[in-house]
Amino acid sequence: MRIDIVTIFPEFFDVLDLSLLGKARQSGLIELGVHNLRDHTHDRHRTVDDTPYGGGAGMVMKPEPWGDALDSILGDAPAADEGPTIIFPSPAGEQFTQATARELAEESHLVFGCGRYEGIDQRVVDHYATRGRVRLISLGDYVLNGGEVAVMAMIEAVGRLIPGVVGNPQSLVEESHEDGLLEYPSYTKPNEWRGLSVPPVLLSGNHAAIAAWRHEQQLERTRLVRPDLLAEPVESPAP
Ligand SMILES: CC(C)N1CCN(Cc2ccc(Cn3ccc4ccc(-c5n[nH]c(N)c5C#N)cc43)cc2)CC1
Repeated sequence: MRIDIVTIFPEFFDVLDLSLLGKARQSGLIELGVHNLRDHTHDRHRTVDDTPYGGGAGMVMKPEPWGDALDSILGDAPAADEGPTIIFPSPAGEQFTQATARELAEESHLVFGCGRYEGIDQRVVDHYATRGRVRLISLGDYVLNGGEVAVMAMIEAVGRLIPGVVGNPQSLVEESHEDGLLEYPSYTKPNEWRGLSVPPVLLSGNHAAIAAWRHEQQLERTRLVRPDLLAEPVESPAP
């Protein structure tokens, strides 16, 4: 998979040289390009923002630098069905979930556009929707100052699903949200720690009993913490 990121804070992504994603880049499983939006300005002050039409607080990111930067990545990409998926993190976006991560992990080329200020001129989204699959994606219902933190989280969630990135693929199966439930609690040595011991079933060697206990723990945790994950989807009434 190739991943390109456009941002005014390229150094923010230096951390992607580390850990599993760093190894994935060294092994060629993931190719990463980080592009400084300011390199796509043409004025002395490398201006990327301006005041909003219609008034209002804050500044809006100008379309020209974005056009220059995204064109340099897309080249003469063919029509939408073959181009990359272009993702703009946004408070107004669809919710990023494990299902979103799984979808994006199937793509061969992802382009992330990190906005700042009050966001990016809408025409950037509208224009590139004619040249690639564009998605506005939100990390969650809270306000960040820009898209970089969201892109970091999305890259980590997507990257770990790419075959070969995580050493033991089995560990991807038994984790929260993979089966729609929260994960079961985990324990390791020592058997006794500060008066707390490991649930005896985990020491029993009875794999069926262990699996049943773990599933029950998942259900109990999910009922307590995320009952919404258990709710049956409500069928909308027939028209
Ligand atoms: C009335 C008028 C003054 N209001 C002004 C604030 N508006 C909302 C608003 C708030 C903050 C930002 C800062 N920002 C810039 C680019 C950008 C990308 C993602 C996110 C982001 N926030 N939360 C998430 N889950 C995100 C994701 N993914 C935030 C971003 C941009 C926009 C609402 C309108």
